[in-house]
Amino acid sequence: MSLHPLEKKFLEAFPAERRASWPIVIAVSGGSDSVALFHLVRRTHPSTAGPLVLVHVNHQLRGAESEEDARFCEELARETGVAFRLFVCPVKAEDTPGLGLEAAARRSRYHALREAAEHVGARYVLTGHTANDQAETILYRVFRGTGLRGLCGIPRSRPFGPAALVRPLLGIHREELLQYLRDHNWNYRSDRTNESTDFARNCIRHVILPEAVRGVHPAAVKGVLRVGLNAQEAWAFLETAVNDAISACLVSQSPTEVVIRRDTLTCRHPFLVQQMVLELWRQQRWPLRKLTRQHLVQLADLVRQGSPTSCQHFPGGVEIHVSGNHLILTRPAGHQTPANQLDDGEDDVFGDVD
Ligand SMILES: Nc1ncnc2c1ncn2[C@@H]1O[C@H](COP(=O)(O)OP(=O)(O)OP(=O)(O)O)[C@@H](O)[C@H]1O
Repeated sequence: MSLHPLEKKFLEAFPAERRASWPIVIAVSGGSDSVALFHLVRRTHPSTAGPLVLVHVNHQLRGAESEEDARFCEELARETGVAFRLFVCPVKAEDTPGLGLEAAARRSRYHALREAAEHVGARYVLTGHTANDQAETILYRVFRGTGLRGLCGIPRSRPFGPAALVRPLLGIHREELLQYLRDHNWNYRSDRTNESTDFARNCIRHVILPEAVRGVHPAAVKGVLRVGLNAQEAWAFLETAVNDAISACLVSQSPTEVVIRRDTLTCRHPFLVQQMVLELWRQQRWPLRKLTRQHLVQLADLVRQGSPTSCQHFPGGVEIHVSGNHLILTRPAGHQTPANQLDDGEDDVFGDVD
């Protein structure tokens, strides 16, 4: 079988030798990107490698269309001889106060994908995020006032329980995938909500980026992607410094409390101290959404100056106080986020990021 040029390109991003004998979960919505991902994986999959499992999550958000998406995915798996697993995870606005439907659906989807991966013992879970998704995410975060980490965009891969979540299409543009599907006459489902400009993502996708290409620079999408790559390099550098600073100052860390030594930090740059506190916050899985730049400056001042000594209150019920050389960050047990509400998809969130 001769390979399509896009399949050759795909093999560079997700080489056959990496697939080994473990099962691989492919998350398919039925939309063009994940259907193209599915075909790219199966057509480049060595016969000796582990089995593929197509997983679809039905959130029942679009009535009969949702059911048709699920049927389409099941049929796609059946026709190609691939195992299929369906999760029905209804999402309702009233059950997700303050989160938004899209974010709630994403959260439940990641839980389902994780469960699927654990069930079959998969090493990889693949999603169909593309270069366009990357550019849209970065721009969205810019508009929301992101920090360096958020500017890095969607990570190519990250730990996902015992498996890894991998996005092998991040270097491939949506148009290339559509062409690939057209070349083979393969069907996919069109999501009506993707066409509307109701959501921020679609406004960036259908209005802002096309206008930028027309009126600002023909390579605007690539330009945004380059900003993301630059940020990734800068973040990799900063992350090492942050981890070194944490190793030097951490006294103790438990789910409810972090204690750090102040004297190892007083001579560090305030930006590094802010980033270090932010990283500890993340490690604790304390809520980041309401943590503002102002809070970070305040935190870094507390670390450096050690005053005032009275207890300071931070978002998410976190209390901070200084005791001599120690800074103590506490989040009482009543404020802990239940395990089933921890956000597994936060890093590709089209939402608030530091
Ligand atoms: N309902 C779902 N079931 C399984 N996987 C999904 C589902 N929705 C999204 N995904 C996965 O997450 C990726 C990104 O989600 P996104 O919301 O951008 O997808 P989409 O626009 O609905 O569809 P696509 O990316 O397939 O064109 C998808 O490419 C797919 O791998």
